Amino acid sequence: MQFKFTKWHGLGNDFVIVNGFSETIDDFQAAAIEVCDRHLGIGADGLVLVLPSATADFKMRIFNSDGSEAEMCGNVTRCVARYVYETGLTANTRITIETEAGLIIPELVLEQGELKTVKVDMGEPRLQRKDIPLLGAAEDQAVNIPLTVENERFLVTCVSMGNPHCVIFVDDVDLVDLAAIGPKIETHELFPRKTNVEFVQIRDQARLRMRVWERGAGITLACGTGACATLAAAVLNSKAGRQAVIELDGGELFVEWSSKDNHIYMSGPATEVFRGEFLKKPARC
Ligand SMILES: N[C@@H](CCC[C@H](N)C(=O)O)C(=O)O
Repeated sequence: MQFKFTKWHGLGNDFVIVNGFSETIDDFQAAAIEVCDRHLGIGADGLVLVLPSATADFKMRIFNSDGSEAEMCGNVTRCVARYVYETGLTANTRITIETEAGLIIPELVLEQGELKTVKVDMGEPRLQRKDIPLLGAAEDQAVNIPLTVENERFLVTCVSMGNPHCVIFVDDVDLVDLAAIGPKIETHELFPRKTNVEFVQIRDQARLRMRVWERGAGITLACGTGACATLAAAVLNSKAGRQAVIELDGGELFVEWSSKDNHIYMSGPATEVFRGEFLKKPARC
């Protein structure tokens, strides 16, 4: 396995991006596990392939560090938008990207030629159990419902941003043992495709602090879809207005749930770290 790559991050949520127009990878899942290994590989939360699309400017496939494929990723979307623009794959600043979760539209916001932020139209949050997915009555929402994990009872709100999220409001996120409780909720029987898990503290109506346990990746420094799901959950629980800054371990995202088109918009940075070539020799060489 040998391919050129670029390493990017969105608020410390890091990814290896591979240009699928010029590079070939036979087994994406196996490659994700090897590439993301922080000792034996490049080290990342995920592997991303940028590919041609029949319906959009580009298609992107996202693999978590455990090799599982994710339908969507907010931080990757910002990074891929900047990547395709800066590598000359497109001259457009508004880019359409096909994902497993549907069409996502990032826009590079430039001021006098300089990138200020990347704003992404993340589409509508999906709230019905069948779309998250979550066991139970298919059409029902899951807002502030009880979830029991080994005798511990949580009140959770579940939202899909193309991928599943379980949001839990707490008084102090720093007191949560995320490494212990995260994997138990991720794999709870209520979630047939597992779930990402966000613990959220309300600072005020327009500022929320969030920590995340990601499905297939564990604790990460930031999660864009998680930040969007957090705002949706906070609005559904009357804990926030429709615009808020989401404070993550890696920095801040600005998220807005538009009442005009019901879409969620997320703005934040995208940072290139380095470029290289991944060389993987057979185990015994
Ligand atoms: N960090 C991402 C989400 C990546 C995928 C997630 N782990 C899943 O399996 O759904 C983001 O910024 O949204």
